[in-house]
Amino acid sequence: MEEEDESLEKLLKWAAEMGITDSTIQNPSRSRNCLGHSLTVSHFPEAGGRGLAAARDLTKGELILRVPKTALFTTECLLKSDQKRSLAVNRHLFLSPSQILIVCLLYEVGKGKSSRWYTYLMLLPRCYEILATFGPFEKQALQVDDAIWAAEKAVSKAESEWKQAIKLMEELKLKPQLLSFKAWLWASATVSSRTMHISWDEAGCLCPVGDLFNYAAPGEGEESNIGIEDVEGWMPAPCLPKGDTTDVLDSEKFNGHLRRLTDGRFEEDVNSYCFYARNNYKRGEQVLLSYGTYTNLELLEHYGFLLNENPNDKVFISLEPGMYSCCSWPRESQYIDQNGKPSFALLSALRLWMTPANQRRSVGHLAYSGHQLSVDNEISVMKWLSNNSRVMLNSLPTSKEEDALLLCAIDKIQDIYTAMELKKVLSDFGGEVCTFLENYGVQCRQRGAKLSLSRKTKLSMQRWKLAIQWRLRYKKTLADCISYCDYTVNCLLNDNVPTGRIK
Ligand SMILES: C[S@@+](CC[C@H](N)C(=O)[O-])C[C@H]1O[C@@H](n2cnc3c(N)ncnc32)[C@H](O)[C@@H]1O
Repeated sequence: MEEEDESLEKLLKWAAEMGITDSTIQNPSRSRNCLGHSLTVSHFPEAGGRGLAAARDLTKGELILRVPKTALFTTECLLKSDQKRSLAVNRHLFLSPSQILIVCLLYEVGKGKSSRWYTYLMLLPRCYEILATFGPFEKQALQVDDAIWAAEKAVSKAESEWKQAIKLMEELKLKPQLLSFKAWLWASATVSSRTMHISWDEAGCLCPVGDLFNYAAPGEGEESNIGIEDVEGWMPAPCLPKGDTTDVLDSEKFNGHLRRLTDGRFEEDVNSYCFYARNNYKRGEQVLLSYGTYTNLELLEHYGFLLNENPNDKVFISLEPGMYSCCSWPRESQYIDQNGKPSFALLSALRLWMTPANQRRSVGHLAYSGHQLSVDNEISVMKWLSNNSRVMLNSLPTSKEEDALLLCAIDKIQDIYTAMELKKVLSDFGGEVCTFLENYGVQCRQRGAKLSLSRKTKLSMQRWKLAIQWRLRYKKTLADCISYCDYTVNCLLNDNVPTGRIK
């Protein structure tokens, strides 16, 4: 811990030398530490670990951090500073901007202390939990086919991108350990989870100190919702879903000045990445940013975490092909939201589908504008949704309750010291716990023996836990959908429901 504090102090000193500052003054005299005026580094075990806290009361819209362009880790600046690297990269321009940034990052790591970025690179996380790092056991623990498929795709994409880039890395004479797939995964997870949007490179940039802000979903915990343009300011390398503009405020209602002054973005006029408080914060509170609107699966894929309360989470329910074709809503707009309610598009598609084909044309305008078509139609829709959610839920190998117990068991295992204690957990929970421990060669033969889980096992356990948290959240959404639909059907049958409630 002391070592970490020392490295952090070095980082903040290095950052001050690079011109990074949280001072509100335009040209502050260079201090020894780049933070302290508006922000401090702190730990938030429940929301992202290391992060940034308000060093004083902050007001929404205030400038809180400035990172000059010269301090940004971009492909452009790395190629400019190193002709050998630039010539080699120019022979491999078929690689994507992200692949090139990943290679540049590994190359810079290989320079060790002679890298201008050494102090910054030393403080990057050593390991990540993004989907591409999931092993076969953790992938299967997701249980839901779409999620397993997303994890498999993430792993195979990372692997094929690494293979495509190997020749360039060999030409750059990277050390063998930096040529490995493990090193590639580390660098690509760094790029995926820490880069910010810049207009001149679609790979984005690494932004020292600015990348210490943890995430809050847009809209969550804010005084007012933010618009899509606010979200774009902090765009990580993976594409920001641009379709969701439901939060965009009426521009007349929104103070234009304030709109510009939220979140983070590169500002040409000051040639710096600027971060603004998107909320009022009390001293000591964690200052959070939105990286974009992501479902939990997308958060896992790109950032290696998920939110128990995620207003952007979605559960997709499989519809018959005819259901998709009976309306013009895109598939991605037809989902169950995290509190169990069908999305506007799903509801209107189901209302149309439940209408006899020869009558659909005449009621189309009502369905598309979100109206209930008839009580019978609404009951059929709700029953269909409830039954299908139940079928999906029952097809999964474990229940919500079992998953919740399993999460407790994992917490217990993480605190276990002896093989005896482990035996106790195994006898209580068995099943998946046994399979995990067997997979990682953890044994509990000697009664009093001290149990030592390897670093690799602990990391896998962390990923396994994320997979279970993900599937549990998924099941809760389906269960909430069943309750919502059953409640609505009951109300409709009893004919005492206010119409607003159904919509
Ligand atoms: C841009 S970095 C933020 C700083 C990071 N905590 C650090 O120590 O360097 C993004 C990473 O922080 C973590 N993170 C950010 N927000 C989080 C949240 N709300 N809950 C859990 N982890 C979060 C995730 O590991 C994510 O990949």
